[in-house]
Amino acid sequence: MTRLAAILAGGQSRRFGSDKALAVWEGQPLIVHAAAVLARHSDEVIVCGRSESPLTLPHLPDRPAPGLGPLGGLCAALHYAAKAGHEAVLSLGCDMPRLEAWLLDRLCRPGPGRYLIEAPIIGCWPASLAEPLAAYLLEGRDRAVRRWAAQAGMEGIEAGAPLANLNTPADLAALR
Ligand SMILES: Nc1nc2c(ncn2[C@@H]2O[C@H](COP(=O)(O)OP(=O)(O)OP(=O)(O)O)[C@@H](O)[C@H]2O)c(=O)[nH]1
Repeated sequence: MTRLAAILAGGQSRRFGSDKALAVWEGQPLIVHAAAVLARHSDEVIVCGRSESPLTLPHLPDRPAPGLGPLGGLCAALHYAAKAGHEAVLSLGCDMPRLEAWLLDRLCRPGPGRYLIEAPIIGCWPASLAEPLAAYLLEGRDRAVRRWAAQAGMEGIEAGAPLANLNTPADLAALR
């Protein structure tokens, strides 16, 4: 019973104005912080949605095609997990460097797949969702993570604490 962790690190960073995964906070790019957090909650970490970063980890293109948003990154991670024999995928963006470890622990408890209602790209998903998610995306259905997760029978849980989500340089400055 092993767990894969996936950093969802594609997207456009339009509001940030430059690649936010590489923005520096406390001396390290945000994507490096995400990898450090996830390494403590998983057996293997990968990056989805970009071909390179400062991390020497596997980098996967989104599936079944680029441009489908975070669900494309999650779909790539679920397929990688299913092939590698991981039971579940813990997903995180690179824009929440202050996420508390206890929240990830809650998501990863035994039971159904779970996601954070306030930030649904953060979740722990059964690897068995790989094919159903690919089929869902190929049908051209709604790309909102929350709506897919709800219709896939995942449990939404409330973080119950403010989540510092970095969308703009001002958000990052406020965190410093
Ligand atoms: N793999 C993957 N990750 C994505 C994709 N879109 C967004 N993300 C990641 O999801 C997290 C939240 O992204 P957003 O801030 O909603 O979107 P964004 O495109 O990065 O930024 P905006 O252009 O300002 O909306 C970040 O960690 C992104 O890197 C995508 O298409 N593929």
